[in-house]
Amino acid sequence: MNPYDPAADDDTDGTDRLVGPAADGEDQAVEAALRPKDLGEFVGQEKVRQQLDLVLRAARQRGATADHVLLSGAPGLGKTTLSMIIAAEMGAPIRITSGPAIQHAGDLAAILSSLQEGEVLFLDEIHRMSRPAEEMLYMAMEDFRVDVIVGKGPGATAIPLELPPFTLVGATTRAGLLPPPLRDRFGFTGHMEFYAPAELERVIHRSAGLLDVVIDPVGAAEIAGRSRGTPRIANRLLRRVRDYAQVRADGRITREVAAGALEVYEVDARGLDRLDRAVLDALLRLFNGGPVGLSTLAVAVGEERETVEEVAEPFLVREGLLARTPRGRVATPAAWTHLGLTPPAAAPARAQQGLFGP
Ligand SMILES: Nc1ncnc2c1ncn2[C@@H]1O[C@H](COP(=O)(O)OP(=O)(O)OP(=O)(O)O)[C@@H](O)[C@H]1O
Repeated sequence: MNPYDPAADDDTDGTDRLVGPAADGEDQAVEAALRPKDLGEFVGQEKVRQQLDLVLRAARQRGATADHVLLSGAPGLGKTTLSMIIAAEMGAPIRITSGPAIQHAGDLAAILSSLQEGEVLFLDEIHRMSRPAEEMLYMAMEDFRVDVIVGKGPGATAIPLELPPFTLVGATTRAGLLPPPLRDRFGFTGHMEFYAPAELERVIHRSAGLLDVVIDPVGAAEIAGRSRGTPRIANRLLRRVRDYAQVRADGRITREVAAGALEVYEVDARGLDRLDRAVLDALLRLFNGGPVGLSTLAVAVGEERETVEEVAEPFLVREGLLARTPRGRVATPAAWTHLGLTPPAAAPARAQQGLFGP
């Protein structure tokens, strides 16, 4: 049997992974209940939290609307949660939309013109907004005004429309993709980092309390270590471990229960899943650690090039298990250790340079 046969696992296209960072249907249903409601409850991200606290307190003291806020960072790190906290801390309502939902300037004009004074407008994936909408947003952010174009061609006229002051919270996974004029119009930019294991343990304990699950500190540590620095994944793993604890144990999450559950779900001690390990395994066993081209590696694991590049590789690179080099993908010494394999005999000399290859 081909050990990399994608038919052996429906999840290998990367769209439905237990360790995928994007929200799935179940996440969306449960996340509302698990969201911290104020900055005090929000775990980690010390810098962003402190800076934001100052921005919001100062605005409150002045009785003003808070400055526009840009939050950048990987999916599942808490950008939506923070935007809701901003609204709550300002005692303001929040409107939630996303870049892809705003394809025409008119879509944006309709939203902006219906905002209340002080309202928070959360624009997720702001880098995916259409160009005309983006240009309309510049003026709205700066002057609280938009020009609504009526008619077409030479007879078209721009009717200025005053807007109440509002706070735009933009979220992006790719801050570098934002045009500078848009980036410059945010008064505050917060960069969200991946969470340390100890912070994820706090997230897990908090969520376990809300879900009414009893969990040992070592059980929480076991889940945290496999959560890829991401609270959304930590919460999702917690729910799967809770199922296992209920069906196969006495409901209590201990280290053994957490490890047993995550073995069933094929999430290993470092948070790699089946697809991640298949990529590493092929790189090590079939190509001696590389370098090997992305397309060849993708064929070897029976996946699309994009799936390997966008779904598996970012975490492997972040974990220091795989390197992207001009000559192709290369396994690091840590990759051999992680899969319990011995590097080829010629490898030690190259290991001193930090990489293996032919
Ligand atoms: N700092 C945190 N403390 C506690 N829970 C958190 C924290 N950050 C995120 N979470 C939890 O993780 C889940 C995902 O968070 P959220 O939806 O805010 O992420 P996001 O960055 O907006 O993701 P996306 O970019 O995919 O929209 C939520 O259930 C939230 O409760």
